[in-house]
Amino acid sequence: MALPVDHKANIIDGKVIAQTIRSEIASEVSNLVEKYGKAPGLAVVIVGNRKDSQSYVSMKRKACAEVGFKSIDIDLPEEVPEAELIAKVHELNADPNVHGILVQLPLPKHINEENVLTEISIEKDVDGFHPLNIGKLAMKGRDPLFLPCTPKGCIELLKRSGVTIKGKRAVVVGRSNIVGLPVSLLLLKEDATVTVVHSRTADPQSIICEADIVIAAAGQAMMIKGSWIKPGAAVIDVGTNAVDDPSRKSGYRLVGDVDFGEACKVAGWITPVPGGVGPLTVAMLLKNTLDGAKRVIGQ
Ligand SMILES: Nc1nc2c(c(=O)[nH]1)N[C@@H](CN(C=O)c1ccc(C(=O)N[C@@H](CCC(=O)O)C(=O)O)cc1)CN2
Repeated sequence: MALPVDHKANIIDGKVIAQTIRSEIASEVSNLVEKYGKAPGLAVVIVGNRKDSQSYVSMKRKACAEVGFKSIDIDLPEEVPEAELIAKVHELNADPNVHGILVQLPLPKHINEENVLTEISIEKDVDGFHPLNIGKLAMKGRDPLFLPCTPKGCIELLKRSGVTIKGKRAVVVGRSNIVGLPVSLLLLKEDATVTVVHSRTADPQSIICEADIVIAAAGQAMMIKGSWIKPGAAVIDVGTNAVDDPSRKSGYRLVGDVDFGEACKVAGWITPVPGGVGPLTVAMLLKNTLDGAKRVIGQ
């Protein structure tokens, strides 16, 4: 497909889409409260003082307040033993005011993440990381109770931007448990033809350049060049990489896995970083919690 020389991709504004979703959730919450006198409750658990995790957790707690959820804040010290964290998860599993449990990742090195995530009740696994939920995602004809937030956000961005997924060629770059793997399974469920490219793939460019939909989740700043993108493709950039920028007060700025400036001249749709997928991660967490609460409240 030949593009006009002044072609510019449609920028998918994640902030605006997330805000629309948050308003939809807020209005459902106020209906729930009016009808049953009960609001959804989300337990937000953080271990240690990682700056990035603290900032994500504070976004999540603020978002809860904004839509009318009760957030149950659990802050544990870096050195908390794994058994103590698991005991806390069991306590939250048993609490009827808690409809969703989120344990912020990554956890400190001495804690085995899988041991903790497996202990979250699947009915409250609003992050969708429980092996049973992921297993159902991988099975044809089975639906997990919850989908992982970032992958679900990628699909939501495509759908709300009018991008057709069914029958399209999708290439996912990266195979992490949080994004690459689950988003490839979700795209399959949406009837795309899916290829996963990863660090051991020879010549990723030759595969990416055939994609109608690219989901970039490799964690490598600007690795995907404009010349790798098929004209008119939809590009969802999940990368959040800090690069040095002495012109900024912070000394850095965030960039995606895609060279945005170049890709804009070729793609049909593209998400910016920041302001693309990130805000959807939080919006999808709220949506999962609302769905979990609706299964329980009023029954
Ligand atoms: N338990 C979980 N842990 C982690 C998850 C997750 O889904 N569940 N995902 C990531 C981090 N994350 C949420 O936890 C997250 C990442 C980024 C954003 C976001 O809105 N980013 C902004 C930029 C923010 C900035 O300026 O620093 C954007 O892209 O516009 C929200 C949530 C790992 N851990």
